[in-house]
Amino acid sequence: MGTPIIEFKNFSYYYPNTEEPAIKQIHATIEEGDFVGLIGPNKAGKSTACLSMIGIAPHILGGDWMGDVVVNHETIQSSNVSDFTKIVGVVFQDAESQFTQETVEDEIAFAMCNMGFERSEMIKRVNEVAISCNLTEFLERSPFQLSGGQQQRLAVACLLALRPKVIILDESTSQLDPKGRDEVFKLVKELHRQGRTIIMVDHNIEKMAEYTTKLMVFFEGELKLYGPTSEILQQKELLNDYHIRLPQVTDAAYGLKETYQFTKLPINLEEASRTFKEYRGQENGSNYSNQESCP
Ligand SMILES: Nc1ncnc2c1ncn2[C@@H]1O[C@H](COP(=O)(O)OP(=O)(O)OP(=O)(O)O)[C@@H](O)[C@H]1O
Repeated sequence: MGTPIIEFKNFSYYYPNTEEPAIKQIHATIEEGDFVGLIGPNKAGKSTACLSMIGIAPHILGGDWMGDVVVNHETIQSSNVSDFTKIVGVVFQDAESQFTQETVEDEIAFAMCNMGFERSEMIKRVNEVAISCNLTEFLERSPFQLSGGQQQRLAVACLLALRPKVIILDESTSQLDPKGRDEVFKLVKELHRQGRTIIMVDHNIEKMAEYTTKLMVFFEGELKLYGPTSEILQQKELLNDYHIRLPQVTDAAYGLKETYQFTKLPINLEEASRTFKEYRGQENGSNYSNQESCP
């Protein structure tokens, strides 16, 4: 068991003037170093869960709640959004609307400036995160002249400068072309490799299968399944009940399950290639031994 960083404790949240909770009795722990994917159909509660992890729900949005969310040992009761944002940063779908500065460099420095950082420390961190987010050549450019993928990387860079332990990306690749989407996934993979906790909402099940270590499955405001990605994606019928499809490669293997007697379905191309190679090895081996036993 790793170190808990975000804990939902039977947490339910009601938006103002609503009678039904948007998320119901969520009970789950995210540990430091996890890369957790939140999946589920529209209106399942994924974004609300993200907003709860940084205290925006309820502290900014209002509304009612039951239970608790504990972020780095601070409870909702005992903290406010600025306490949570020291630990958790979030990037939303429309990164561009968050930008206010004339250059990428100033945009990265903006939050640090507001928080009263020393100039030398700001310069150090701007350069540091520009390198890790592959933005050094754009420092003098306007944030509004970047591509969608570059803007998402800039939004991540702005967060990283504050050194949060957890980064949440809520559908931040949904408006990007495949190249931009790959840029963002590549970046978060690297941040995860460096030890950051990543929480990501994304409808691209192939990418979620490839990159995440754990999946949370939301449906109608409830957390229906939570566990290692490879285990969650074995459960086709259950996932289909929650309106989630398997990655294509997993679905194809599922179709061949009876023929090949797979013990575990592959969830990405690398695993599929290994699984089929192993099977072909077994098949060739058994043919060979059959031939040997022929008279
Ligand atoms: N500001 C709001 N006021 C009232 N109800 C809201 C508000 N935002 C979301 N909801 C409701 O809360 C529920 C959960 O919505 P949420 O946006 O968390 O789902 P989601 O899984 O993120 O959906 P999507 O994939 O469409 O973004 C839905 O029933 C939604 O209508």
